[in-house]
Amino acid sequence: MKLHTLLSRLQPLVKTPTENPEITGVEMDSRNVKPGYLFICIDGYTVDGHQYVKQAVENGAVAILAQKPVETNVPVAYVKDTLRSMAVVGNMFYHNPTQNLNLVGITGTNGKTTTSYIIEEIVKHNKQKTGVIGTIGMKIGDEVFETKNTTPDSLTLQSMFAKMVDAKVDTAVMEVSSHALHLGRVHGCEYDIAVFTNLSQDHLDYHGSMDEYKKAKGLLFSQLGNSFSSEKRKFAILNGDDEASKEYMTSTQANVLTYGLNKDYDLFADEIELTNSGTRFVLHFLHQQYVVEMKLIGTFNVYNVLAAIGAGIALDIKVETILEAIATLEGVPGRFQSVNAGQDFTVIVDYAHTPDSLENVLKTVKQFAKNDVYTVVGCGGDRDRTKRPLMGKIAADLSTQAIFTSDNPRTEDPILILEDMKFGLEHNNITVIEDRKKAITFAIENAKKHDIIVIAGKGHETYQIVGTSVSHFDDVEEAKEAILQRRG
Ligand SMILES: CC(=O)N[C@H]1[C@@H](OP(=O)(O)OP(=O)(O)OC[C@H]2O[C@@H](n3ccc(=O)[nH]c3=O)[C@H](O)[C@@H]2O)O[C@H](CO)[C@@H](O)[C@@H]1O[C@H](C)C(=O)N[C@@H](C)C(=O)N[C@H](CCC(=O)O)C(=O)O
Ligand SMILES: Nc1ncnc2c1ncn2[C@@H]1O[C@H](COP(=O)(O)OP(=O)(O)OP(=O)(O)O)[C@@H](O)[C@H]1O
Ligand SMILES: N[C@H](CCC[C@H](N)C(=O)O)C(=O)O
Ligand SMILES: [Mg+2]
Repeated sequence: MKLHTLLSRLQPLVKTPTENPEITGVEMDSRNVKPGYLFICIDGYTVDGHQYVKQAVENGAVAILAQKPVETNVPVAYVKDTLRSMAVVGNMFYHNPTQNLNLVGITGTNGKTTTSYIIEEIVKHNKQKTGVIGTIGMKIGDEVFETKNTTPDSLTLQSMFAKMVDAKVDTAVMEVSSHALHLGRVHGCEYDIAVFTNLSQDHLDYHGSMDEYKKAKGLLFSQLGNSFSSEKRKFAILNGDDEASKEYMTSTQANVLTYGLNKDYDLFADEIELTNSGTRFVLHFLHQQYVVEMKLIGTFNVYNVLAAIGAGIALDIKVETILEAIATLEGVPGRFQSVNAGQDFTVIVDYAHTPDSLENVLKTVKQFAKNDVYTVVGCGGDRDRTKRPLMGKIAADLSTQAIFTSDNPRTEDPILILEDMKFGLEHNNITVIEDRKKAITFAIENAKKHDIIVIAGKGHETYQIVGTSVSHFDDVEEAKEAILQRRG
């Protein structure tokens, strides 16, 4: 694509250069630039991409997009905001791929990954090809791609959607984080269905207040249906039991389907029963009743399933097919995942890293606990500090024994994070073991028959970030190893 075409939807600050080279790729990272590329300079949180123009040109960049003066002999186009312009350029370069996909976006504090996996299963069961983008990674059919963020930057996103179109994907399901909405990573994504799971405290380090956090998530709904290039009907699937839905409902132009545990909603669940092997409930939709059986555990998962059923219905999939898919789904990696190595107690690895999710998981565990509950939990560094004492209190209140340990301390002092978790607590059932491996081993060595150990916060993660170094760490592996060691 020619440079002028690529930049044609931007508002240039100064006259666009007269040179019009052929552009063979677009990159925001100088290290990945190849001959013929446009390099976009992003002034980031840690470094300023404008410093890397020389390296980009050495690697073959034939044009630069910048928001600050740069010295180079290749043509430079200047815009006010390169981060937001990058989404427009990416969308142009990859030919607006999402207009050729059914696109489902899921936002909310907890339950996005889980809901995306349920929707994926529903679409697959309907014999259609899926693409998934989220915390655990990106997938096209069964092919897996790694990702650093829950919602990647706009270039990665658009290139991924282009791959999905090439691979003849029918429906793409993606998690849309509040950071992504606020930073414009999803600008240019034409959603057909937007799902809201819930809003509770997280990410106040980034958004500053719950109100700003709520507003950021709301962008998914206010922007839904703004596109003129699609004739398709748009749907917002909203959790009626969450206050924030009222606001999102009034801000969207799309059709709204509400779900929850109240009979006033379009989709509602009652007669919820926790069974040994999962959960069963009665779904009410359009005056019909359906018995839903699933292997997922807990009332919070009933909400996730209701949201996914709403998305399935909006995708025109028959309720019977949707329910078959839900019954089939084995579980989501690192979410309420049982670890079995022949022991006579239960070990559950779960990704709860917010106060609300921890409370939900521990309350669910208490419903079927016959004996003591041990909770091994930590809080991430360089993240919302105010959630730490809340999570500490929830763990101590809802467990026989709480073991506070490190999550990903990142660049913070792990001891200070643990101090934050203990702040204001007078419980005498807290043990602090900074080393996560030792903390898991401690819980497993002390467990008695029928006890339950919950290892919270890192779920599917296979790494631990201490300082800036990343090393292999996997809660499931650690738990298995400790169980085998205990046996001798
Ligand atoms: C605060 C934030 O969102 N930061 C994101 C941002 O990084 P940054 O601004 O620090 O980038 P930077 O390292 O300063 O680099 C600036 C520019 O210089 C370029 N560069 C850099 C080095 C070099 O040699 N050459 C070069 O060109 C970089 O490619 C980049 O374009 O842009 C990066 C690329 O897109 C993101 O990976 C990174 O996410 C970091 C890892 C992060 O932790 N983000 C979290 C807060 C986040 O976004 N989380 C949400 C929500 C999670 C959830 O609850 O679900 C998510 O969607 O993941
Ligand atoms: N609907 C829900 N309400 C409250 N808690 C939930 C819900 N669904 C899942 N959880 C809890 O939250 C944890 C994270 O779930 P999940 O990974 O699906 O959320 P997420 O929104 O994708 O999180 P992230 O923001 O990290 O991407 C689960 O391990 C579980 O403890
Ligand atoms: N998407 C969340 C994941 C947190 C997971 C937890 N293990 C941590 O590292 O804090 C975040 O980036 O805030
Ligand atoms: Mg997620």
